[in-house]
Amino acid sequence: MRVSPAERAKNPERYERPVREDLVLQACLEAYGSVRHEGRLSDRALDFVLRHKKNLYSNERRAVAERVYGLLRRQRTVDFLLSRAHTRFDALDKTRQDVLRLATSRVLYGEPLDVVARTSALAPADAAALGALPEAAAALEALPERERFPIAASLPDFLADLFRKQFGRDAARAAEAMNERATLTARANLLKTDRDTLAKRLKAEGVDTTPTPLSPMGLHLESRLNVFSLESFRDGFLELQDEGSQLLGMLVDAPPTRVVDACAGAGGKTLQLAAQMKNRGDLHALDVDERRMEDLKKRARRAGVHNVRAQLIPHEGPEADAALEPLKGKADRVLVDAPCSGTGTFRRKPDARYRLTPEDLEMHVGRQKALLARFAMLVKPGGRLIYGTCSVLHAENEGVIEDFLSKHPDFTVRPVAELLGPELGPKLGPGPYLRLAPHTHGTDGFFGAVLVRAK
Ligand SMILES: C[S@@+](CC[C@H](N)C(=O)[O-])C[C@H]1O[C@@H](n2cnc3c(N)ncnc32)[C@H](O)[C@@H]1O
Repeated sequence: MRVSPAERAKNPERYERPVREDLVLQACLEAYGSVRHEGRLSDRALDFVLRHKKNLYSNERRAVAERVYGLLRRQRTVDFLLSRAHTRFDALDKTRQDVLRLATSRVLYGEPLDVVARTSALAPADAAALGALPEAAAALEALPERERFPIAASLPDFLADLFRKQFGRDAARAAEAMNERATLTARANLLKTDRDTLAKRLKAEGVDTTPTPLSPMGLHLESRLNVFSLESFRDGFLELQDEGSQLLGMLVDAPPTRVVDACAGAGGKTLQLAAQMKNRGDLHALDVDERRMEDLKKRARRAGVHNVRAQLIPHEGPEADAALEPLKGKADRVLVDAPCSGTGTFRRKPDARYRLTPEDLEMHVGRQKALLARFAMLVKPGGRLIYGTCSVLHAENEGVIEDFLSKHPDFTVRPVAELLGPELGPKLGPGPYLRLAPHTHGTDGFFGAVLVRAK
């Protein structure tokens, strides 16, 4: 008999099978190995491995994802500890190293040492290293702060430096919160429902939710869940969208006239803007990425959105200018949700930090400045330009806005608290911009600025 997701959710213990550790370990090694040694993106590596392991049960799939993500979050810490706890760690072959890394990470996340040792297929010499972890941890604690912080936070040195400069005494807390598991958050599609009705609908499907504290249309979902199989999802009543992203979308406050979502991607914010516009007016969704634009169209259909015009545009040059010409000076709102370092989403993409270099960051900042200047031309007099990133770094956020304002005296900053109203505004912290981070708001890291063009 097939058990419905609702029934399973009501009685999880009854339907949870014991994890077959050998199969889980094998899948973890394949997925982690392809991220660490072959440079694949973690979500793609996991998708790929799990797609080919049809014999794994859902709790085993979850264990694979949790363990691989967990290790990626703590990779630098784990490597340091093992270099101290195992006399020959560096000389071991890759697979043996990865088996040890996975076991160490499980211990760091609080699994009992004897259980991990028993279920990790470790060679005896390697099992002894697990016992030496407390001493290795003490050695880490004893390092001078400058050396300790990047290792304990599992950040590349240059990012650790930026975090220290930017967050000061909160740097460790900021990094620690980025190493937590992210919440699973939905946005109610206000074209089809409201938050309370959606919560009831989900409850009937066996899913517990809690309202997000900041966004009025968000719900945190219990996280052990395949959202895509839910009827509420398939029928377009909800979209997965972090609460921070919802707040950035709210800054647009899109009227049902002409709005441009200039870096629309797969449409996370486009769909939210369409709902703000009540499906009326013209919402131009632009992007350079054809695959994402195709996703956007599919999602728009599911969400019942029909005021969107998706347009693939060239990256730059005269052809890009020509594509934008018809919209020049015509838009009431232009959202530039710019490509960025993604430092705000490390909770979800824990491997991204190890790829990021100072040169990448510089490249992002250059591109952000160029995109903001280009799309600013579409704003009509009196209209608004909204700039956002999912970065927590000053250079990509305030730095880009300051540069823009110094070159565009016809734009002024509109404080976000003013736009979000007296109840929500004060909860967002001081300053004229939206600045969210896991350690301050429990959301992904987001930045948002609203600039008004003079009439
Ligand atoms: C942060 S993502 C957008 C996320 C999206 N707004 C959402 O809410 O899901 C940035 C997007 O900018 C796009 N992009 C990069 N260069 C661009 C350009 N020159 N013009 C327009 N879009 C560009 C990328 O393809 C990517 O989809």
